[in-house]
Amino acid sequence: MSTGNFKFENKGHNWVQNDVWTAVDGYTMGHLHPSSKPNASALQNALDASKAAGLPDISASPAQSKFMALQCRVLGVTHALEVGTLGGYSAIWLASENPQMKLTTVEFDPHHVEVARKNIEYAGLSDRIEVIQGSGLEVLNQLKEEIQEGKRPKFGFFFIDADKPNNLNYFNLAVEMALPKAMICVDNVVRGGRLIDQSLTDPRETAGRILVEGVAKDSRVESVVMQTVGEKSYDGCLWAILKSDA
Ligand SMILES: C[S@@+](CC[C@H](N)C(=O)[O-])C[C@H]1O[C@@H](n2cnc3c(N)ncnc32)[C@H](O)[C@@H]1O
Repeated sequence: MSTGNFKFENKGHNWVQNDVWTAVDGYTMGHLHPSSKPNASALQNALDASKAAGLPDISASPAQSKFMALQCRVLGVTHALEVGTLGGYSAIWLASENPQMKLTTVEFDPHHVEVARKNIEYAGLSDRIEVIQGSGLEVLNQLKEEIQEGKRPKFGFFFIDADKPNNLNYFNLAVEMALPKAMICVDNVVRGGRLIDQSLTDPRETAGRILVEGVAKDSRVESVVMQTVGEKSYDGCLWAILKSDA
């Protein structure tokens, strides 16, 4: 299916932002996840320590992270996998909201790994969050082998948030390591609407269409893209669940 005759007017603008979106996130999270929550100081520490260590400000928003953590809770996930750790912010959300769950998270950059491990230790989650340093594709292939050899259990939730051009490769590997009814979330698919700008050829921009069109052909999953606005701008994730007979 084509994107029709839509004329993309935002070409050249890489960042769409609106103060109201940020203020609404601040208001809602201020009420629904106030600083009195048990994990609030560990989450704030992860943001502060990551900034102090020079990491880029590209972690998932608090609202998106909590939403994913609640999905894990509803699904009763016992093992989750994240690709793209950064300073461990989303990892700390997922694990701290889910005491029943172990999380494996994969990060390429050794400095990010070092910062993440410290943040995870500060959060008291080192026993439930395993940070593996390495390239996402190599590590996921290794994990797949370990699952096939019976050395690891399959995963019930995936958060794919690393190098965008590999999103479909990560998605396909995730499906092969997933339990029936597992959920897969792929971040940054909408990218301010640039998803449907056919004139963009940068692999980071075409990755979203390759993902959506690839997943559309995959009969093992049911999926949807939810557009979002908030403190992290206008974007959206692809959400998929494994069919129980996949
Ligand atoms: C958007 S950040 C992850 C944010 C994190 N999930 C959060 O919300 O707190 C993306 C991370 O993926 C890492 N990354 C990029 N390419 C990678 C690759 N090929 N394999 C593993 N990690 C990679 C980057 O170094 C960066 O730390």
